[in-house]
Amino acid sequence: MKSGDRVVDVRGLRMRYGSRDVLDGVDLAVDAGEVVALLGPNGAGKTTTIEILEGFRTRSAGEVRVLGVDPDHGDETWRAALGVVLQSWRDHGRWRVRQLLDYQRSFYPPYRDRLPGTDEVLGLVGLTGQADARIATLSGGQRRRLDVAVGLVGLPDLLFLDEPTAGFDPAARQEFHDLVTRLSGVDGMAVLLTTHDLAEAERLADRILVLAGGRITAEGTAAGLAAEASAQTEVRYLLDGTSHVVSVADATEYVHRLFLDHGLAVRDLEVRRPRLEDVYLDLVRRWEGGAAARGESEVGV
Ligand SMILES: Nc1ncnc2c1ncn2[C@@H]1O[C@H](COP(=O)(O)OP(=O)(O)OP(=O)(O)O)[C@@H](O)[C@H]1O
Repeated sequence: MKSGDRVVDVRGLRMRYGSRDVLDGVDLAVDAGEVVALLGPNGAGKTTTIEILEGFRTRSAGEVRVLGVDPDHGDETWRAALGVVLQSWRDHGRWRVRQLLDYQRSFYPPYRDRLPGTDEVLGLVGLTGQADARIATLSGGQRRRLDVAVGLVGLPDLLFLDEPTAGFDPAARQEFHDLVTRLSGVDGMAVLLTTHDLAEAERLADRILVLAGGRITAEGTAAGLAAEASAQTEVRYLLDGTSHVVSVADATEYVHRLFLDHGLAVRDLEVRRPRLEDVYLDLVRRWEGGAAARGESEVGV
């Protein structure tokens, strides 16, 4: 894949379960080399979207192209160009790490021109030292990295990560983030990940999409989304024993004037720009308000 190639192109995607439209006109695009995070409250349809793109679920309506192909008609060559991270290797507890990767890798040669060596993949995910360990002996974080390694053996053009760090402790999460950062430089590979962790989205994604109410309700970089949602920055300080909290459009100018007027009588200054979390919660609240007005009940962030 060349940088700038469109790897995912979705227009007007709909998914109906029974009489309920979970996806109600989703438009999204991912280009080669991008890391895109799909955020949304529980039940928003993130997994449904990913599974439609992976070809595991058939959509109700809409145009979907993944690597130029409709996932409902993807063949083996198409499938081999996708990295899908499943969590099924727990069943292979007695296998050794290298053995599982060699086995998975053996399926790709008819479909992929260039494959990384098993050792290269192990190095990429940080499991070189565990190559000969039995899968059952790996820690939770190491198993998740093994799941990703399996998704990578075919050197995919597009890697899907559905809630990759759910249940991780902070150290494992940090390691995993470093891994995804390394991966995003590999051969123009695109990564589409879902997460509930806003810090994770902010840290990893070139672009964030917020799925709520069956549609993409916001899209942009973390900083861009925050700036778009609110131009106001919160300034807090203590002056003559009284604490002040003000929302201002231009914090630099405000703080400059504050010091000109009061000098070092200003204490405990704090300048807080709106963060992705503020924007996200605001978007979800607005959607929940709309859902309540429509008489829908399900949602939890
Ligand atoms: N096979 C199915 N049949 C009927 N309803 C389904 C089916 N699969 C998912 N749903 C419903 O569709 C909605 C979206 O589910 P989905 O798992 O895609 O959401 P999600 O955004 O990934 O949620 P979470 O963050 O909780 O993982 C939920 O209300 C779910 O109950």
